[in-house]
Amino acid sequence: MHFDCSSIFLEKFFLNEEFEEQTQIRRKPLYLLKILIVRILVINGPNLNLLGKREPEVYGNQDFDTFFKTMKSKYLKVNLECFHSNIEGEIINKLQEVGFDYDGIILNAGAYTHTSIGIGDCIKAITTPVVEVHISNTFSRETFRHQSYISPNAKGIIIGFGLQSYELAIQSFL
Ligand SMILES: O=C1C[C@@](O)(C(=O)O)C[C@@H](O)[C@@H]1O
Repeated sequence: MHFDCSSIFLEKFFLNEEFEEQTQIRRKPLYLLKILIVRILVINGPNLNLLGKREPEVYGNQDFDTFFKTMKSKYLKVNLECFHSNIEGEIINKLQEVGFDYDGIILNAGAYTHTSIGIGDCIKAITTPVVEVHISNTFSRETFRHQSYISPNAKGIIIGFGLQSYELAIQSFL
């Protein structure tokens, strides 16, 4: 039997009991899964659900879901998940939920980047490294976008490469 060592395969192999029954292959312990799969969560903040429709001259024409599907199929060995919220507290809840287990968080906090002490404090509190991304070059825009409460505690910052900023952030964890 040929095994494609993608994250989908690995998840089935290690986590799905039916898989064991159907194939008669004994699953390996869960800790191996954790070693083999890089778990990365992309968190998008306010208005990033409007990508493709929102100010295309700044943020481009592509919607995020289409772009994200491409990333998932390109980086098969990464368990890539995505979370979006327009609400500051929900972003903090999500950071706390995954921030001690995942291998990496890619965070585009949108406008909260420039205002949220709460999100900044949370990044300091968690142990998972956070890469801050922005689609636009915030430093070539209005001065209020030059301030970031994320950057001081981020592992790194990738700004101004369009949606490719997210891909560069994924690569930074590999
Ligand atoms: O919503 C956004 C998007 C943004 O984070 C970016 O990805 O370029 C830049 C922010 O200033 C803005 O509020």
